Amino acid sequence: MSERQGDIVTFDNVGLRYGTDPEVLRNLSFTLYPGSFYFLTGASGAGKTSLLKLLYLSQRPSRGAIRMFGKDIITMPREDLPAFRRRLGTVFQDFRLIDHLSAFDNVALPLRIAGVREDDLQKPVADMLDWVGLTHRADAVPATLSGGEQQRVAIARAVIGRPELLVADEPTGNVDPEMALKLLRLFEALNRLGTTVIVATHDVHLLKKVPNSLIMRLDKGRLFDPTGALRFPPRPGGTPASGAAAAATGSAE
Ligand SMILES: Nc1ncnc2c1ncn2[C@@H]1O[C@H](COP(=O)(O)OP(=O)(O)OP(=O)(O)O)[C@@H](O)[C@H]1O
Repeated sequence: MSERQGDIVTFDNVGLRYGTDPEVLRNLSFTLYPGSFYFLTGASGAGKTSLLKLLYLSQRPSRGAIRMFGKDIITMPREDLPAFRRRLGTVFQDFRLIDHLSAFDNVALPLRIAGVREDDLQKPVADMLDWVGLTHRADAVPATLSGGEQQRVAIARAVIGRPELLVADEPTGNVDPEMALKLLRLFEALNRLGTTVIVATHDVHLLKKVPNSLIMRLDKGRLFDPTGALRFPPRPGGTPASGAAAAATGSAE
């Protein structure tokens, strides 16, 4: 696969198996282009989380090549991984909040790791908690938060550092439709600031809510490209016309 300057991620014939089981991801070749917004869809067990694990570098592929931010991540020394991960924002399906830290401190974590001064992080963290509707829970530790509240803290933590790539696994699975829409708007706002976004979801209704999104559909470990989005770089200021709506209904496949 040829590499274009500035591509966020390229997969070239990637396969993944767990142990000696059959491959759960097969022959994945695609490019994520800077500044685009992707939805990753597919039935339960299709391999969405497995693909995201490859993207947030918690899993190495069994075969094939992956380049991220212009670097081959398969041959990259392990000690380089932490710095690399800081360029990613990740929303895990199981949230992975730090148990003994308050909601505020969980959200502040990426900024503290990045060396932002305490005076400078108070307002952005407070604003982010306000956006996700959790100002009144800022001092609460995760065990005392509902599932939906934990999910919102996890999202706030993932986006606050304005990562280059946001990887979100079912980020609206535990919230009501109104909050789901609000969180999508947050992802869109981040996307407009230049972050490439990939959101895994079962919820086909969500796809229609982001008009310029591109669709990746997994079926039994194989990737389908209903909008042609993965073969061609998106046009500046827009994406292939039929986009989300067609993919949501399967009409373009
Ligand atoms: N750690 C693991 N060890 C062995 N098999 C695994 C592991 N993780 C996932 N699998 C298997 O890989 C396949 C894909 O799972 P994955 O979680 O990636 O799918 P998914 O599309 O994210 O599903 P869901 O929507 O239910 O979260 C499934 O058959 C699953 O049982």
